[in-house]
Amino acid sequence: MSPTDAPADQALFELRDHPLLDGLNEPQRAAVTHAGAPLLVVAGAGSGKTRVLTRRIAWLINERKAHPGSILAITFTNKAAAEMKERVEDLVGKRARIMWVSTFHSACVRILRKEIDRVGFKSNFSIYDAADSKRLMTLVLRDLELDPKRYQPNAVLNWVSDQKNELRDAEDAAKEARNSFEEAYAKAFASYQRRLREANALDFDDLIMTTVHLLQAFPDVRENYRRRFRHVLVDEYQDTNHAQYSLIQQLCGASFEEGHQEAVEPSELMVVGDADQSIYAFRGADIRNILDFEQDFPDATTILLEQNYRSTQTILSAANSVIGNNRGRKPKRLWTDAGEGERIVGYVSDDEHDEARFVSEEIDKLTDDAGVRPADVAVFYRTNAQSRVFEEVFIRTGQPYKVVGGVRFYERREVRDALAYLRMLVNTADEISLRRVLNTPKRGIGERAEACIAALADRDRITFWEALTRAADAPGLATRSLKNIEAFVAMVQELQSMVEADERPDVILESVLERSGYLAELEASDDPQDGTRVENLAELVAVAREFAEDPQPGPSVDPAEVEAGTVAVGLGDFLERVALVADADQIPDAPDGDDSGVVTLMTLHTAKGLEFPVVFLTGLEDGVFPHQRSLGDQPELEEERRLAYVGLTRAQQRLYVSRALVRSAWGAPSHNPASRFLDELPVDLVDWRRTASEQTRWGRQDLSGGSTRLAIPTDAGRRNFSSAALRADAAAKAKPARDIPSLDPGDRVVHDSFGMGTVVAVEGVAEKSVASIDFGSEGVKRLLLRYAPVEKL
Ligand SMILES: Nc1ncnc2c1ncn2[C@@H]1O[C@H](COP(=O)(O)OP(=O)(O)OP(=O)(O)O)[C@@H](O)[C@H]1O
Ligand SMILES: [Mg+2]
Repeated sequence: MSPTDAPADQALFELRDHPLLDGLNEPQRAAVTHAGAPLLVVAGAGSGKTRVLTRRIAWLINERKAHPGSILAITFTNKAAAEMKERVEDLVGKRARIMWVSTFHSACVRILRKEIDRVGFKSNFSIYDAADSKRLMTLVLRDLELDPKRYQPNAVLNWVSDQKNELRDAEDAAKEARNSFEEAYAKAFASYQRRLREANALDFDDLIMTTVHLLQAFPDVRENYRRRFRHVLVDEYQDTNHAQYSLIQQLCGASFEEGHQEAVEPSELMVVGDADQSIYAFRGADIRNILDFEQDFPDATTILLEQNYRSTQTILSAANSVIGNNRGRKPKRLWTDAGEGERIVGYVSDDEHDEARFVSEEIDKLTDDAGVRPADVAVFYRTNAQSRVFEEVFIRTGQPYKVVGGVRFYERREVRDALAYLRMLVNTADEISLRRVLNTPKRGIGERAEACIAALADRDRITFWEALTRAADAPGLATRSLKNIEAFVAMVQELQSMVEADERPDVILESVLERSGYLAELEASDDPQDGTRVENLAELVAVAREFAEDPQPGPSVDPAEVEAGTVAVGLGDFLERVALVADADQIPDAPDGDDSGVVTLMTLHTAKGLEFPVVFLTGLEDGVFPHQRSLGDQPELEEERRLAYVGLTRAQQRLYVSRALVRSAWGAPSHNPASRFLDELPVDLVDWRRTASEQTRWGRQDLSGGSTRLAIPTDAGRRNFSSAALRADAAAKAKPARDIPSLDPGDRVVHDSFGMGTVVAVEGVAEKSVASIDFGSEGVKRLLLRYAPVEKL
């Protein structure tokens, strides 16, 4: 029992008119004002769980006089965290700024940057994302001489991830291996961990696992955080995995840890969630965490919320009817007084193009006749690849849109290369990053030379970087390679001195791009894709500049220190920010804050927690949604159904469901039957605009008539209308790093490497201006003028 524990009923009675309880129903108020024992709020979608959690934070600060620094709130995405923080600030003012509102990963990074030296890492550790991890695992499997057909890096990594989510290290995994296959996996796991450690790097799962191990192993660290975080609140609790669950236990001092005499009293814990919305089992999320809460915390209080404030009765009934087909769930009585609302609209299309056209036309009608703004509309699909067709139609019709997830900016090759440069500058032990850029662009350090250096590093038990600095000792290294390596080392050291001097991240990045020759190589290329790459790099510079001009410390920096003004914001913070950008965070905001003209496209997974007045749920076909993989597997099918429930319950007023009779996947058309989830919708709630039988009558004609397929590459589309364009816009607004020559067609110029040339064309303005210049025998080059060493004659 906490000393602050007060009789809740009485508090409620006295505070009924409190402004922080405005617009809350009785059980919501009870949750906000609850004090003491662990609190579980379980409730269906749209019942105000997130709202309650946010209000509770404000309540803790204002009424319970909790210090904002003593509050830790966990959300599922960085964006959700930012919104929650903003909301609390609105309610209680600026002092809320020093709270920790973050994702599990960000909170762990913060703790680790302070404490990780205890477990033998340096505090400037790198964070490996999926692609880095895959690269490292590929090296590991090669070293272990495992047959790449039988042991695929991704499969091994998934297995390793499962182990880590269960908090099993390589040793545990080896002990528990049941067959030779798993033994090999465990070996790869051990070797992978060893190499991560050598690189002073952690992968995503390590962030959580290492924090848990650290808190378990060092009582003083644990007590320190427990003393600090007197209140822990977790949103979307149904999607926590075992490791995250243990983290919460460690941080709160869970009451069931019998036999442990802890110096610090347990913190107050509040978790909110909905078992029906658990959609991350494939990442180890465990529904039992929510189902067993009362067993795990015997003195827990549970509050149920039953009124939905988001959707119409029609939408709610549809969602309830679908989820009702899952077995072994606790039935819920979710109701709304929003009225029946519009019927659900169903549409059977000829193919995916026709489906996209239907969606687009319907959006036009809604915006013309029904007072809907494009920003009110979301289009959901099961897999990222499905966005392409919608993008094509939106580009053609000029409907601005944004894609959440998909081919992500930070996953593009050139962006990854640039970031690898930055990362190895900050952490030279980061071998994966270092080797990635060693010969990129080509500078005469080939695979043989790299192998000689690796051998030297092995022999002398030094890092790859140290071996590079001592390349002269490497047996068998050709003189020419040695020279090239020495030049590379000199360049890196020079760039490092900028990092040490706390130069701005954008300035360092620009130097990297120029000094490394990376940009020059792209600019010299005739491949039009390289032109795009140059633009993407310009955008990355713009992102770094924005960061430098509005310095926000990386997640590892305690907001309290920022308030105190004691933190320098540097390259490390920038990299951290970039590393922790998760899929769901790719919701770009318009630069001027006016997003009202933009339709949102996203996968169902990223839609969690959000709401939109109008929702299109597309691709409802067995084999697409539910996903092919789940068709023969009951638990997986139930997870797909929960995903459908998430999708349906995002809609506030209008819901559309659609499917295509023929869909091309990997170029081959497939005829998929209707999704079983469509059959699970109550018949009388759906108004079928077009059915399968009508399609056979009209379909052919439609196909030949209107379905012109566009050859617009997806990338170009994204650049036009989505996040990249917004970033580019920011780039255009930012101050140029140097004077951009103003050129017109016909102007004569001189370029440092290509010599004299004549301008053929100029596109774009300011930072984005690109000139096509004819350099005679060197050919015509497309150059980004901001960078190109061009002078007007
Ligand atoms: N008591 C209330 N009165 C009016 N509106 C409310 C009330 N409670 C919540 N809402 C509104 O209902 C909507 C859904 O609330 P919220 O997003 O908090 O639900 P949730 O339970 O977190 O949903 P999900 O399960 O999808 O995460 C929001 O627009 C919220 O502002
Ligand atoms: Mg919510």
